[in-house]
Amino acid sequence: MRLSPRALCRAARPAWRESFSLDGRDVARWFPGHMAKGLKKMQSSLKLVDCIVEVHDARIPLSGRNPLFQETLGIKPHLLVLNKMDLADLSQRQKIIQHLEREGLKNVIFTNCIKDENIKQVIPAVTDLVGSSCRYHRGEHVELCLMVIGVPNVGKSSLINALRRQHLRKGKATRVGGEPGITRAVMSRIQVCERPLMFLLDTPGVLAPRIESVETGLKLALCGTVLDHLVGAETLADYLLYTLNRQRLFGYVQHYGLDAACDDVVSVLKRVAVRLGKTQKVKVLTGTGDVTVVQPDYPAAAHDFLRTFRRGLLGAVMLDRDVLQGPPDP
Ligand SMILES: Nc1nc2c(ncn2[C@@H]2O[C@H](COP(=O)(O)OP(=O)(O)OP(=O)(O)O)[C@@H](O)[C@H]2O)c(=O)[nH]1
Repeated sequence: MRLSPRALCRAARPAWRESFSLDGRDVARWFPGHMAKGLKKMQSSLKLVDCIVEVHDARIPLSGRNPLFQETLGIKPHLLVLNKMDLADLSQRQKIIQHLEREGLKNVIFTNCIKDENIKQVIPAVTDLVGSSCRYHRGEHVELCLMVIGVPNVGKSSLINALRRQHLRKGKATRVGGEPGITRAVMSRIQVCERPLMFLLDTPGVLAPRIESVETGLKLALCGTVLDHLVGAETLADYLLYTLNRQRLFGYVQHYGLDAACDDVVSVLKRVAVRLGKTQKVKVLTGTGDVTVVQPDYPAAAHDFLRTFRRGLLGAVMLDRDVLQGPPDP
């Protein structure tokens, strides 16, 4: 009889970690200082802009947004687009919305830019937000300009392309990539709609210069907003394992054919590497000199674990569950 991952977990009765230790790593260097430049450029383009569309990852709806956006660009009407809804566990959507409302964010749309879900809600929401003020300013030529902002890799360029597909039946105007930092500069205006005539400025992803906490940094990294090597793929894989276990998301057990859920990342990565057939030769210093040994390729296993999670193959996740609910149930 094949046991379900949940049954396997119950049978093994493992003790999940209550917190994640980073042993004093320097998280400040994960967040490159050059991003301040992008923010300055965005500020200088503000006079052209009627509305700010901030894109953020729906898996972290309550953390990791750049507070500088509010400080420097907060004078314009603002729409928050929580993208990658296909990867997020949104069973507590109402609670998320209430939480955001308490922070003053009243205009929120959840989207999936791969399948164009809810994309058609964006332009009417912007038109409502801007209201009649732009008609007053621009006379007969009703023409709106939006600025799309957000931390890296949340889908800003994908949103622009999705809007063009939906409203203009046109293809890609801006490059999309799986790694953070694809959009390097504030671009020229891109048309996204005919009626109303609407243009949009794509911008480079800008992270906060200082993060709220190590945990927020790890959540941002798990969502791919920071290059993996800056955090370390194995550290990140460990945080992923910690998160999945804490949230009782045991899809990885079945996906990698493990015997049971486990909270020890070395054991899990070892099994992943064996399953993938990934080994590496490592030189080990012994009393008689260097000896080459073959061992599981832990970095390759960590990358596969992260990639699989980011593709949604380990299940939808809510990384801000702790913020929403306080400490998880024992
Ligand atoms: N699953 C899923 N993936 C998405 C979605 N939207 C975008 N992506 C993927 O996320 C990655 C980043 O998308 P981009 O549009 O390049 O993100 P960006 O915010 O413009 O990135 P930067 O230029 O680095 O700031 C790409 O691999 C996209 O295919 C979505 O709704 N769901």
